[in-house]
Amino acid sequence: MQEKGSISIHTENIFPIIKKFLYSDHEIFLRELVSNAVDATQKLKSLGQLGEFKGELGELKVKVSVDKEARTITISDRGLGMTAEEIKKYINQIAFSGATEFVEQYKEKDTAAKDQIIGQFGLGFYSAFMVADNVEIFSKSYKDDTEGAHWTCDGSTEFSLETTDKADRGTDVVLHVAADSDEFLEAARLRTILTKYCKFLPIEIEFEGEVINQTQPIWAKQPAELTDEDYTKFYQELYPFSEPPLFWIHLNVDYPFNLTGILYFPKVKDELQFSRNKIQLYSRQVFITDEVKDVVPEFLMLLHGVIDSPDIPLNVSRSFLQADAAVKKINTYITKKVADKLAELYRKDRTGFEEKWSDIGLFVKYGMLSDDKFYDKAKDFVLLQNTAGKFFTLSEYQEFVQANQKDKNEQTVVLYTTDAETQHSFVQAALDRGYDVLKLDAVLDSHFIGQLEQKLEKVTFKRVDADTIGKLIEKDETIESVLSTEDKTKLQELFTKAISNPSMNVQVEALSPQDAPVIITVPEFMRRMKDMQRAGGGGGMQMFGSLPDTYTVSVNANHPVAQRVLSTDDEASQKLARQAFDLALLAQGLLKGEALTAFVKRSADLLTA
Ligand SMILES: Nc1ncnc2c1ncn2[C@@H]1O[C@H](COP(=O)(O)OP(=O)(O)OP(=O)(O)O)[C@@H](O)[C@H]1O
Repeated sequence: MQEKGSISIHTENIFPIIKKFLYSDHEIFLRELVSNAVDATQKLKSLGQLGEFKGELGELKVKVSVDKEARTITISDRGLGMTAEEIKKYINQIAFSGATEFVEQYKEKDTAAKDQIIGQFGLGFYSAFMVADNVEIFSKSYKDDTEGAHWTCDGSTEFSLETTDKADRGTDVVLHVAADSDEFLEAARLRTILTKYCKFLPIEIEFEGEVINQTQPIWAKQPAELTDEDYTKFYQELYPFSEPPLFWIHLNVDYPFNLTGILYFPKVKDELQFSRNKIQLYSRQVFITDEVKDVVPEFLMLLHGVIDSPDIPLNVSRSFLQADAAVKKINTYITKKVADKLAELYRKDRTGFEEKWSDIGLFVKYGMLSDDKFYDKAKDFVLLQNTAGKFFTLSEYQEFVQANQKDKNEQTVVLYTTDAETQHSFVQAALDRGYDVLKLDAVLDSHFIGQLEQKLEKVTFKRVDADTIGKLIEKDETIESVLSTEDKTKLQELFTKAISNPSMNVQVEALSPQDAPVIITVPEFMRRMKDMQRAGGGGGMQMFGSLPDTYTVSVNANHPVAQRVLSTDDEASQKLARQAFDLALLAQGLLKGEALTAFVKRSADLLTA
């Protein structure tokens, strides 16, 4: 039998379009053809199990080979094969109708919409024409008494189909590599492609005499069958030379969508690791991409591992993916799973959880900030750490400080430091008062504070250096000033003159004589504004223009230094005021350059005076 025919489509130029636009990555042809071979093999295995195929299955490897001289790549399987009729049906009609539909839609749309369509069609088999100018199929069906079939197509709409005396069951697809695709005749290149896409395919793939895949990756197994070593070993396979992960979640769901996978919490060393070790997306063990942006909630991109789902529409463009209902459900599911896992770790092993906190804290906070549902779960296990190193949950902490740190308006004022070293004198002052101070020095903490203030009732956060200790948490008590109003005004003038800097706002305050003579603070509100501005300040931040650094200089009216400044003559009092001010700058780590040199010199003078 020999048949020539024309593939029934209404356009002549389908291949140039496929070739140019179907996939930006031409290497994907190999993934498509090898998966077809694997599918055909698995179908035969199923038929065997169902008793519909009674013959010997024999060896079922899929073999990939390249012949550089003959310029061919061959993909052979011993799957169910196709009769001539089936080739006509599956290759000429079904596979082609996908291609036709693609071109039809493609022609009608404007350029922007074209990008949306490209890749919506799994053109599978026809992707071969991205790299080949002629494709042959030699196939023999598993069914008894069928003849082998030989199909050839040169990339036009013409094909030929004839009988062949193929002895063995299965299909050989032979690609005659086009002149512009020489790269695919290199064995090393093919090996790289196979390892990238086919590493976990469920049927053995042989290339140059070697099996290149693991047919049973651990995510496809039941968690009960696996040990911790299995999980860490697999992590090493995915990301060689990485630190062992902290812990992992085995995902396994059948309904309402199908998804398996393992997500690892990495021990994060540096940012590089985030960009390098990405989550890999598979569809029935075929690698698809590591661009999982819209499939995985953004904050979970910090995780590593594998997600495998046949329900994710893989060849679809980004914007389509975002709107896809299955993807949304998957997103929600993964978020929930991750939150549940963290809650479980917290519940079962609080100490272990605290030990890991420095690694997972960022992730948890990021999650809380970006996802309300995650916030609702994580609010029970997110941890705060105080300067003494003790950990608290949100409710534990509120409970812990509420007796001491309520202001006169019944607001609980949570004190924190972003740098316990440079803010040391303020931290110490707060601790001396019997207040507690949290360490909130991580990247996201300023945003996290904002969120907690919104979510928690009657709680405000203040950095320890936002005000003098007496005003940090405003109580009803007032300390009497030993100075008269007149003296206070004079003191303010003297200090203003000595400091002579318009961004230093001098005020005289009645503090405790034990407090420092001068204290420099940055009002919480102003500091936050500035922080936001520095961070690129979204929202209406720009309307503040470039905010100057403003400091409040509180001169302690009740400190003996105040008396001395007031009682001595002009030059000496100026020196003293300046010295007291410099000490305050020093305590804040703000004394630098010329001012520091002058301070050192003045101190030496004062020592010898
Ligand atoms: N190696 C093969 N053995 C047996 N049948 C095959 C083989 N390759 C392709 N076919 C048949 O040709 C059909 C079309 O293949 P094609 O790759 O174009 O699409 P698909 O595999 O059905 O879907 P997609 O690749 O888009 O997921 C297949 O469904 C299958 O019936």
